[in-house]
Amino acid sequence: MTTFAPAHAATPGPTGSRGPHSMEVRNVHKSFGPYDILTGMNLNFVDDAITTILGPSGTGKSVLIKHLVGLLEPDQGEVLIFGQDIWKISKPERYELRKRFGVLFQDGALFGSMNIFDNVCFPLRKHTDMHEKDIRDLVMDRLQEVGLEGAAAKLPSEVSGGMRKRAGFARALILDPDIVMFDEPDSGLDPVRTSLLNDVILEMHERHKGTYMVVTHDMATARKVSDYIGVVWKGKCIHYSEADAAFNSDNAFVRQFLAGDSAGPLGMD
Ligand SMILES: Nc1ncnc2c1ncn2[C@@H]1O[C@H](COP(=O)(O)OP(=O)(O)OP(=O)(O)O)[C@@H](O)[C@H]1O
Repeated sequence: MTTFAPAHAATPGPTGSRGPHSMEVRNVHKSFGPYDILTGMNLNFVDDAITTILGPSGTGKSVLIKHLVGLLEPDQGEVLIFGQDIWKISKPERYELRKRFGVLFQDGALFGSMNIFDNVCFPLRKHTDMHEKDIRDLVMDRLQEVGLEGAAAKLPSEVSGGMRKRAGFARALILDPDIVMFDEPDSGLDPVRTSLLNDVILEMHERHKGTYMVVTHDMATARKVSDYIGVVWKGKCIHYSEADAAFNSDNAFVRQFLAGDSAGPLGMD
């Protein structure tokens, strides 16, 4: 278990001898105007595992995702993807690297004017020269895996929020990414749909493997899907450990946050 330590020094991971970690953040700082958002973030994601990132609102979790996918450049520090500092490689190389990511944004980020099928095959048409028949087979496979084979012809506005998320997930997986990120996959879903989506996350991880990062406020989601848990507070990762160890942590802040207690070191500031 690692508590209050730079994660990159302490979490070798089960495949540590295999090479560089898929995702590593070293001493990253980021400010917007006078506001210091990331304040020396260190995080070393365990490969081929599901890591859930928890932390209070406004503490920099989405900003962290944007750094990991190369949408934001750190003021200081390094973001390493498969050992490469993404800001020390060329733009075309960064573009190539991004294809190894699948990202599920909060609302699924589907194109409203395209049906579910066209949304899911969009990355294939954009980034590959696959034949239409192979595209169709692959997209229908993915849609079936997420339980949407009957909804391929529907527009996003014609399906439920949970179905939109599953469609976003199918699209995030379509290029067979090594890394998949979920920004609050459960937002706006009722507990049953959240639980069903979590089942799909676990099944897809089991089937396709990869390093998954899930950002959520939902402790039921964290308990269900996490192999590892990272806790972020005031722009730093203050805890990273196996999920059981996090839920049994004796650190006052981690305990308070994971238990959702009002009493403890975490206040409203
Ligand atoms: N592009 C930006 N310009 C200015 N401020 C920003 C920008 N992006 C994020 N912020 C600020 O950074 C802080 C952290 O935002 P972020 O969205 O990462 O929080 P979060 O931990 O994901 O919160 P939540 O759990 O509520 O989604 C917020 O105060 C936000 O307003």
